[in-house]
Amino acid sequence: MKSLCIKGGKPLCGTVKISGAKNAALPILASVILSRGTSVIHNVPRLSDVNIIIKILHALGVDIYRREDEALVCTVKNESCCTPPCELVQKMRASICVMGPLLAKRQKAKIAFPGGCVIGERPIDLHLKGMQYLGAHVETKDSHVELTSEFLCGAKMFLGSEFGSTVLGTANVMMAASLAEGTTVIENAAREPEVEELAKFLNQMGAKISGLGTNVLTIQGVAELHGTEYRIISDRIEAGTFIIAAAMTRGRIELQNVSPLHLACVITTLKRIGVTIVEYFDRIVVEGNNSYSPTQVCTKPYPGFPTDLQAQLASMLAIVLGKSCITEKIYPQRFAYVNELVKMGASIEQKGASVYIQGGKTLKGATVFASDLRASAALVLAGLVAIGETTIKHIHHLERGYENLQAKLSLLGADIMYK
Ligand SMILES: CC(=O)N[C@H]1[C@@H](OP(=O)(O)OP(=O)(O)OC[C@H]2O[C@@H](n3ccc(=O)[nH]c3=O)[C@H](O)[C@@H]2O)O[C@H](CO)[C@@H](O)[C@@H]1O
Ligand SMILES: C=C(OP(=O)(O)O)C(=O)O
Repeated sequence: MKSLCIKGGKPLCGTVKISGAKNAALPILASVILSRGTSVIHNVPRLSDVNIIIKILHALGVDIYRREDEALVCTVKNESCCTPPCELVQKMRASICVMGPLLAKRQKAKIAFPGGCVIGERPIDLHLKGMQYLGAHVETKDSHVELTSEFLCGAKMFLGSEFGSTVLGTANVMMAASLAEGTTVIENAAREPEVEELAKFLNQMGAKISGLGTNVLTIQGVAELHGTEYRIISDRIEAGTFIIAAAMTRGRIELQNVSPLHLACVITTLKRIGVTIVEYFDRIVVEGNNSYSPTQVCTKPYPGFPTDLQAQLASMLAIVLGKSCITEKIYPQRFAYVNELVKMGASIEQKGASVYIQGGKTLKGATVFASDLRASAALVLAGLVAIGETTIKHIHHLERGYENLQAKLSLLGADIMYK
């Protein structure tokens, strides 16, 4: 198994191009099942999660290849299979996104419970509730769920739990409702830019979705969707990770191919801590310094502070003098990185859904274990500023969501190598 070895202490300087958004690319690729004809999708990052969805789609009769210009070309060739391979579905959460399209287009979906990052409870009850509202018959078995429906019928529904809206649940219902008969209204829909992006893609394929970017989506069902050409937005979580990296290493980075608008809350939070950030149309310039202030942050659904940057922010606050606190409102147990940062000298205590950080400690290189995607990123950030050498084991998690992270960081001056 590969490890990453980092010798800390180098300020990151230079420019970095942010890749396409994983969490937009995965549902968009799944939605191709709904269409006839060929779709060409640009800016799809090379990630292990993308490879998994491609394999799932192949198994479901979709022909997909990467063109010379890196675009993915996707055509549905065979519509007979309604059962994505269980061993692939169990590898990542976003595999559940084929459920809605299979049900709507092929009248049946038999799908294992999805796997993915171990960051706490991740049920799919809201996805199933949404499909039931549309008229699907749902049978839950020990390891999988079977959904059938002769035809889906538009309905009004409220999709939410005590943690707020559901991103992939909204995506799944929106995809199914696009081919349902009549009008569907999703109240409390997720407003994440990746959901808006999926809605734009579906509309370009001929769907009739309105309310994009708001928490009420109205979907007027259509009889058929056609192929289209589309460019995926950049990854706001990758961008946020690089912003924090520049801030922590007291470097200066220009991020290219970003949407500052999607990072508004992250930028406000980091400016409050004391980081200098200048925003342009599709670029961000970050400059770190030596005088940061501690802060209190609560993760929330978009446009709030994203849970997918919670671990990385904790890593930064560990070196900011003073007491900080982060409360996790989406996944109250998403703190597997804490013990590893403590091994590196951080003073962080978890109590319930919050971590209390006594910042300003000098981090020291250690051998640490990555437990999930964003925990891995938090450890990389800590390694970049630690004294001495940090070895991060189980680094395969990183490849799920960061395209060429080691190469990008090396180009910015980090001493980081695979071992
Ligand atoms: C591939 C992808 O896009 N993943 C993102 C997506 O995951 P995902 O879409 O799985 O996350 P959700 O928005 O659905 O989850 C939000 C909360 O709702 C709960 N819930 C969700 C569904 C359900 O049926 N029942 C239920 O109770 C979850 O346990 C969680 O506490 O949004 C998360 C929240 O922004 C991000 O951390 C993930 O990176
Ligand atoms: C939790 C994440 O991904 P997933 O939902 O695919 O597990 C993430 O991107 O941080």
